[in-house]
Amino acid sequence: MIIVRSLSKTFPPDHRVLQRISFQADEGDLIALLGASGSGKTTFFRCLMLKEKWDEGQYIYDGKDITGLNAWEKFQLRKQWVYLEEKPGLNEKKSAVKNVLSALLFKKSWWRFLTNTVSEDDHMEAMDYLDRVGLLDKAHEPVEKLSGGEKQRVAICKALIKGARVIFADEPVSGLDPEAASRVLEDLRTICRKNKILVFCSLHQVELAEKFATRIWGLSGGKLVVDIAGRRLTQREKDLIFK
Ligand SMILES: Nc1ncnc2c1ncn2[C@@H]1O[C@H](COP(=O)(O)OP(=O)(O)OP(=O)(O)O)[C@@H](O)[C@H]1O
Repeated sequence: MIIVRSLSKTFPPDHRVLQRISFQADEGDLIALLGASGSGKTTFFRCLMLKEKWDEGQYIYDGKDITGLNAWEKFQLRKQWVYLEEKPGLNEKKSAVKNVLSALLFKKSWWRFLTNTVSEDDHMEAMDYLDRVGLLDKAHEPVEKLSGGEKQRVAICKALIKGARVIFADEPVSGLDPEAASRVLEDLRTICRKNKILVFCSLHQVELAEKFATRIWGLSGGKLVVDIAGRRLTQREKDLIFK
């Protein structure tokens, strides 16, 4: 699904954050990206979302070379990509289901857009996604009343209804207790498999990566120093990433 060859990124004047990174990633993968603070995880995601200019490298997406797209083509492509942050950008006053449906704003027909109404099908789809992440009973609660983990799961539903094909989850479970963090990652893993979505997820907790990821990458010194199938990391691998 994604093939990257020799991605490098430098911030002026000469801070080289990513150095000739190459990889292939496929739909259905949940890739946990581990790295010390400042190792370049967010920059890496921003480069893959074409929000940062690359110094060099080739980017193949769905078999098509997208290295040199113009602004309009990038805009079109980004509709398939969703960025999930530590603090999900939800409207706290609106209900969970309304937040999920807000992802359809630009997909609605013009008259639904003007009258701010949703079709029965869209409503059912939003409820279905909330059901999948165990939030059906909270669908009509204002988001401000939900816990951090529940908010993150609403954000996942938003990504799904938008039709995301790639999710970049940037430390989505920072600040959550272990149980809530596990639930969010479990949901990400399930949707990744069922909906054939590719999920990149940066994490600080090695144990969560070991438990939920199908692949674990370690970023250090601007390079992917570890690329393994999801399993327990050896001490040597941990040292390589966090040295
Ligand atoms: N726009 C920018 N201009 C200059 N330097 C930047 C910019 N964005 C990031 N950097 C630098 O690039 C390096 C990597 O930052 P990045 O935020 O990608 O790391 P990270 O691994 O996500 O960190 P954390 O785990 O703390 O969130 C840091 O040294 C940071 O200061």
